[in-house]
Amino acid sequence: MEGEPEKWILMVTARTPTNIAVIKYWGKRDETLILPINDSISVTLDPNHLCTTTTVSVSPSFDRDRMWLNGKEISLQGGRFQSCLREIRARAQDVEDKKKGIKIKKEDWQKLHLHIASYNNFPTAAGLASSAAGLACLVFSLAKLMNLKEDNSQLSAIARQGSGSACRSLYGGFVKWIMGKEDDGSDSLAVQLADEKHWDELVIIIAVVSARQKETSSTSGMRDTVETSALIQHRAMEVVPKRIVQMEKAIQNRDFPSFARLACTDSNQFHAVCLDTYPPIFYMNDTSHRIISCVEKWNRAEGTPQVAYTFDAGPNAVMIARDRKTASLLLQRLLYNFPPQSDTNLDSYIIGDKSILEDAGIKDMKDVEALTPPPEVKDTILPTQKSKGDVSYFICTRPGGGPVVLSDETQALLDPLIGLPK
Ligand SMILES: Nc1ncnc2c1ncn2[C@@H]1O[C@H](COP(=O)(O)OP(=O)(O)OP(=O)(O)O)[C@@H](O)[C@H]1O
Ligand SMILES: C[C@@](O)(CCOP(=O)(O)OP(=O)(O)O)CC(=O)O
Repeated sequence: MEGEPEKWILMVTARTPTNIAVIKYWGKRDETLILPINDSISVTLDPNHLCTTTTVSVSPSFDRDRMWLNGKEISLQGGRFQSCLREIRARAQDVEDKKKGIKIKKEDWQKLHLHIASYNNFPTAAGLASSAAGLACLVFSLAKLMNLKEDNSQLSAIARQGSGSACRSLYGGFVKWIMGKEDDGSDSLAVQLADEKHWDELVIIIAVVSARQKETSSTSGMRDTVETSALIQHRAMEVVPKRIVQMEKAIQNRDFPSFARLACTDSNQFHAVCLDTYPPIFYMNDTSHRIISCVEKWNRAEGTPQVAYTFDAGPNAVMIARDRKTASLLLQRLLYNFPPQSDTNLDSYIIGDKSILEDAGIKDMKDVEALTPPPEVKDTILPTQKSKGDVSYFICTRPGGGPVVLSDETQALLDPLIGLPK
């Protein structure tokens, strides 16, 4: 190690997206290495609306590894954080910053300590896959700080050990997590199927459904499913392998009807194996079911799917519309069925890409109140049957790009002089 003794701090800041699976990962064959029982496919969400930003720093003046999440110090002692840190340190390379006069030899990384600060621009642990974006960002930013030679696919195998779904956040666009065969997990990694430009008409609307903190984490839920469900083996061995092939083809051909059909049925089957778990796991609630029925009725009335829906381990709906026009029609339907509570303003009810709201011709609450029932709903829903407040808010977004390093130092979350959160 060279440079002014004890004084220098070197840091890297990166931004990483979250992702939503359209063919779900559910069930592990190895709990420690996080090896799944089937392949999965996801869409990366635009980091402009949902992302994690992480600053990682190293200095000889740090006396232990420390991490702050959304401004609050958290423990790094957990096995998953420790696996990621160990795997990255083992691959660290020599680093030189000529401007600052810093030289770190690869063996020095074993004794140097890290300070890490991370911020999610969306609610943490609310079923919006913060762990996926968070763990992917941790691994990606540390890999840049320690000058790793591995490509994003190899880094995904490290992020996987932090949280399975995190491995798919190392790429933008459409991503496949290959389950792999090896016992050591070396071939269980993510690959990009197509980048975000390949199918850029798609629009994504997320309904954040009001809910208490979820009762069953993905980790324990999938463990119980593997132990008790009779259906999960059939899903993993027979159903998913075929769907993976069909989904890859649908993405390649931008075939929306096939894409939507596969995404919806796979989400439904995932929730069916949750119900088949003993004791049963319920992630969706009444609001989730009503959203499904609203989309299904419309798709049926049009004769071909306009919108796909998918739900992870919680009640939030992720809807994928075939294009902007469809997305604005979807938003009208959603606002008709799930209007905001009287004291909520529209600006905080629809967040993200608000231009979809403009397309839908909705400027204020008066426009929401004036919405008429969509044609596929024969019997007009009485105003009392509309569910004010069942949805907390909607996020409008689209498929987006993968991790990036933020070179603008003003975006760092740690103070460059003392290495503590700004
Ligand atoms: N930015 C981050 N950096 C590092 N770890 C994070 C970050 N954000 C979240 N995590 C980790 O993920 C945990 C939350 O994961 P959890 O699975 O409970 O929620 P979620 O990922 O938001 O929801 P879901 O998995 O249902 O989509 C946090 O307690 C923390 O350990
Ligand atoms: C329903 C899912 O979102 C499950 C995600 O599970 P996690 O990746 O959160 O689980 P661990 O690997 O135990 O951390 C489906 C998916 O993202 O494929």
